[in-house]
Amino acid sequence: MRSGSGETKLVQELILYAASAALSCLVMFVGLKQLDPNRDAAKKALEHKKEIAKRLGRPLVQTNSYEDIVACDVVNPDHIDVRFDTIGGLDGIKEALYELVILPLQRPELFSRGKLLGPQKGVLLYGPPGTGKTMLAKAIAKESGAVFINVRVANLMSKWFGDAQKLVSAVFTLAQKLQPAIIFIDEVDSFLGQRKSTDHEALTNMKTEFMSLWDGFTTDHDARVMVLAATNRPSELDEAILRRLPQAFEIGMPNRKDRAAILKVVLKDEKVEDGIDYDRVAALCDGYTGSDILEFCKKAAYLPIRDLLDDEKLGKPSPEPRPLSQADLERVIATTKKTNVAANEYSRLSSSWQRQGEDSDGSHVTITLAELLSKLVNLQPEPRDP
Ligand SMILES: Nc1ncnc2c1ncn2[C@@H]1O[C@H](COP(=O)(O)OP(=O)(O)OP(=O)(O)O)[C@@H](O)[C@H]1O
Repeated sequence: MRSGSGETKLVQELILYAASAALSCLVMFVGLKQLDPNRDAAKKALEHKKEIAKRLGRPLVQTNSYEDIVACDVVNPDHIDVRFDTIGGLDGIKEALYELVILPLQRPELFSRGKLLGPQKGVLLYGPPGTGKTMLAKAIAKESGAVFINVRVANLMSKWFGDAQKLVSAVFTLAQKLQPAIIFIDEVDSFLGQRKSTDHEALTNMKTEFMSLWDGFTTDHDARVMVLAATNRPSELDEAILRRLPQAFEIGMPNRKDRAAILKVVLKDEKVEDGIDYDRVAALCDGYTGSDILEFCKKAAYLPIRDLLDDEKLGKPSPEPRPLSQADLERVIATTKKTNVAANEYSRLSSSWQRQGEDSDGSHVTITLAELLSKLVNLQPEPRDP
């Protein structure tokens, strides 16, 4: 009996010791954590990583600190709201881009046999400002499910000057980790244009690094990473760049049919009166880009509001603004100036290309690298107007 109660006491004491040891460990652990000078930084870094993983839509990808900086310019395709059908016109180009770019990213198995077929590693979109090049690039990423790495060279250069080369390398390593991926370079001429004696050494080093990493991908048949470049000044790109962009698409000024299609897309979710004659409106806005069309539609959409406010002042309040009318659109076009000064400049610079490659209705042209190079070589300065 006595020995039984002794054993119970011993067990109780052991449990007590074990519990107090566990409690001391816990207190020490919590105390040390509180004392850790890097605790806040580590917590912030962890939160930042979580945020990046969410943005990238690839939770299992491990990234280094340079890739984390590049990750701020990455757009997850699920967060892109542009699709091919939200772009008006450009039908031939959308079709060609589907076959050449989207399909190989979406269904690599179809292109994995032999060496003739493979994903495109470089595509150039060129044309006047506001014609939808950036929209197309985003839609390609959306339709192919590829992450969109929007390389903003000015950003990288100004903020991370010393580490610019490492950041360029991080663009490619991140793209490889996240593939399928599209590395988008808007205004590619300002980054990879012809070398000037005034170029800063850091920019030259970045270019060299970019080209050599790009070449690495070009020879890797399995990499589902492509460089998509856009420019308003194709004549400023040098041959070395054009050679790496084997497919070039001119996104030209929209013709009448395309302008009508853009109008329909822009006004799709608006309250408009029945029977709008889109073709007539399109005819009235000859020489407008997609961006100009968007702008005058925004102005026109304000007119029903203005009428409602005027009616209120006259003591005739309406429950809601009237639908946007054909007359609103025509009125705004009559009073709006086209903003496409840059587009005119573009067309002056590249007129000799267009004359050679233009299709029957003066719309978009798709040309091969060889044609583009020969056009560049043949490009003569335009005679000045007297
Ligand atoms: N074909 C189009 N269909 C519908 N909207 C368009 C079209 N083209 C242009 N837009 C409108 O104009 C805006 C500007 O177009 P976007 O930025 O794609 O032009 P861009 O060619 O990339 O111009 P930039 O060369 O100046 O960068 C778009 O956000 C879109 O609202």
